[in-house]
Order: sequence, then C-alpha cells, then structure tokens
Amino acid sequence: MNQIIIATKNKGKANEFKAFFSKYEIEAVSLLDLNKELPDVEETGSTFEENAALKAEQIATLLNTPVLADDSGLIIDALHGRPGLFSARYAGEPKNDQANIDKVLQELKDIPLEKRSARFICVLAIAIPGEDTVFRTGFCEGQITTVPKGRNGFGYDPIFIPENFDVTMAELTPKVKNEISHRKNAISQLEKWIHNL
Ligand SMILES: O=c1nc[nH]c2c1ncn2[C@H]1C[C@H](O)[C@@H](COP(=O)(O)OP(=O)(O)OP(=O)(O)O)O1
Ligand SMILES: [Mg+2]
Repeated sequence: MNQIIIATKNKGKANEFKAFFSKYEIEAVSLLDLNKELPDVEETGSTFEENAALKAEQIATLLNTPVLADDSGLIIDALHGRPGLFSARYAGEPKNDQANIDKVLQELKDIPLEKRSARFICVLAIAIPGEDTVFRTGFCEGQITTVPKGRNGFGYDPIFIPENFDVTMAELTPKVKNEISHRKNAISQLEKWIHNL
C-alpha cells in the first residue's frame, strides 16, 4: 500500500487524514506513528501558509520523502478573527483544548447567537524534496455555541455548529464531519495529486 507522511502530532487530525486517504488505498502515517525522534517544528510563520510550509518542508527534508502538513484554526468574526493563527495555544502553553474553549466562550459571553459567526480554515502544504511546495485551502462556515456539546472530534469541535446543522461538530460522527469539514474541503482539491502518489 502506498504511504504518505503527515507532519502532525495531533491525534485528531491524524485520524481524519487516515480516514480520507484510506479511500484512495493510501496509508496516512503521522509523526505519532514513526519510531523516530523528530524535532518539534516551531510554528513561527505569520500566516497559515507559512506555518504549513514550515512543518511540511522541515519534515520532508529530514526524511527525504514527500510530506503533507496541515495548519488550521478557528476564525471568529466577533473577535476580529481570533484565535486564528494562534488557535492551538490561545489560552497559553501547554496547548489545551478545554482551556482554549473556555477562553473563547468567556470572550463571547455578551455576544448574541446571531453575531457568533465563525469559520474553520485548513491550509495544506505538500512538500516534495526538490520541488516547489503546493498549497490548498479549505473552509467550513458556522457559528459558536454558548455551551460545549459532544465528545467526538478535537479542538474547538464542541463549540462549533456547522452551517446547515443544529448540533456541534463534536456531536457529528467522524464520517459526517469528514464530509463537511475545512480539512475535507482542502483535501478534495488534491485528488489529482493524490492519484499520482
Ligand atoms: O477540525 C477541527 N476541529 C476543531 N478544532 C480544530 C480543527 N482544526 C483545527 N482546529 C483548531 C484546534 C487546534 O489546536 C488548532 C490547530 O493548530 P495547528 O498548529 O494547525 O495544529 P496542532 O498544533 O494541534 O497540531 P500540528 O501542528 O502538529 O499539526 O486549530
Ligand atoms: Mg501546531
């Protein structure tokens, strides 16, 4: 079976990539699966593209093989786009999903439901040694709830209601999330590239 390395240490993301790529009979191998000590890539970029490229290119160089990376986040209109690029560590170090959710809900406490519009963004970077890095972007529109609900998914899923649904992303099955998510919308643009793997 063909393989693709995914430069992530996030288990939730890794599982979603495994599901997407299994449809193409490709095994998505995350950094959590490799029995290799790899350095943590510092996400020092000022855009999602820069951070996705840092992750993909550094790991591709170290392993000398094609690598896909995902830099993603939650953009909330009432917070002028925050947490945005800083989604993973919004409530500080070490990164903690529950603390991030609590901080967002606290900041939105006086904002009515109709003004809680938000979107997830996913920027994928594919680094192939000796070639230019390729980028694809996907979005998922929605709204931030007042009370966290659901146990599926990861990150901000318990407080994000996707457009055209009345439950949170964490209440959806992984199958349904993977049909509508920002990550799916980015990956769908890569089909041609995936077929050449
Ligand atoms: O589908 C999602 N459902 C809920 N939350 C999500 C999602 N997608 C991104 N997010 C949020 C949470 C994560 O903390 C941050 C990404 O930060 P980001 O640096 O790209 O990922 P990360 O540090 O968790 O793993 P890694 O860099 O090893 O891939 O945005
Ligand atoms: Mg990260």
